[in-house]
Amino acid sequence: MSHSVVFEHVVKKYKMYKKNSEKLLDILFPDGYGENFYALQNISFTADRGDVIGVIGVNGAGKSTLSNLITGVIPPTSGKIEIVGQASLIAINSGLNNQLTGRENIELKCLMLGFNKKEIRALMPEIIDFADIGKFIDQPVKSYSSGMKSRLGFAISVNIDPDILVIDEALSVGDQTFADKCLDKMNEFKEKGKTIFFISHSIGQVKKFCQKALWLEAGEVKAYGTIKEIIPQYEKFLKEYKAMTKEEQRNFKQLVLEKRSKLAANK
Ligand SMILES: Nc1ncnc2c1ncn2[C@@H]1O[C@H](COP(=O)(O)OP(=O)(O)OP(=O)(O)O)[C@@H](O)[C@H]1O
Repeated sequence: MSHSVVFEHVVKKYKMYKKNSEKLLDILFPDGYGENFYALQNISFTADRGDVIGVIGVNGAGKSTLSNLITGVIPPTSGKIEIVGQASLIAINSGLNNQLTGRENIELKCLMLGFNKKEIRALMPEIIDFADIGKFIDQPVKSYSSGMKSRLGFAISVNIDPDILVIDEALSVGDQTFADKCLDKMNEFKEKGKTIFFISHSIGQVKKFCQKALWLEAGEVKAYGTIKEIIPQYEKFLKEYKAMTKEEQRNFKQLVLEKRSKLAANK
């Protein structure tokens, strides 16, 4: 099986500035300034061609940061990322320019991906048809509902035929008919042996669609394996988490936060 995505000890660190002046001090001081925060810490995993991987984890675990790293939206702070082929991100707010119309966004995204005018003209009807947003295609994206944005993003990303598809919560908005249409398209991708990362809070969708799961917890890989292995462990964790009192949950979050900042302070 050939690799399509390889992460080796990948770290994504953010600086939390309290004031704008701290940004300047961060540049001026040799050791930097401001509080560090690890969105992701020491992430290593390998995805093969044809893998459909559900990325799971509670709010703030680092799922969106991971999807932005896979698709090159943001660079890692350290570590190595190998991507074989082209990766495309579908997220609720991914890469759409709010001031431009839907049609202009299609053109822009395709141009950025290296398509020429002729290729874009050929792709355009298919994308518009898939998005199914009617007259809104010639309206600025800022007038779209979140469902419409997601549909347009989805339509562009799947129709440009990427090798790696990252779907970040995009199916959580919009109606069931569109979700079904997207699932069909994703199955098509699966059959073509492409790699899919499916980020979702819906364990049902992950179970239905994915063979593997990557469980992120507090910016680290908690577990990676088959759905059969990982989902029961994750469900057990969620059950225990939900059973905690509000106070216990707060303490848990505080400990996680401290750990994620302290790790950075030691670097
Ligand atoms: N630009 C940024 N600056 C500072 N912190 C950030 C930035 N982007 C993300 N973070 C922090 O990194 C952590 C991981 O965020 P991320 O959005 O990847 O989590 P997530 O698992 O996708 O969460 P959710 O399920 O709520 O969407 C969060 O604590 C978030 O506050």
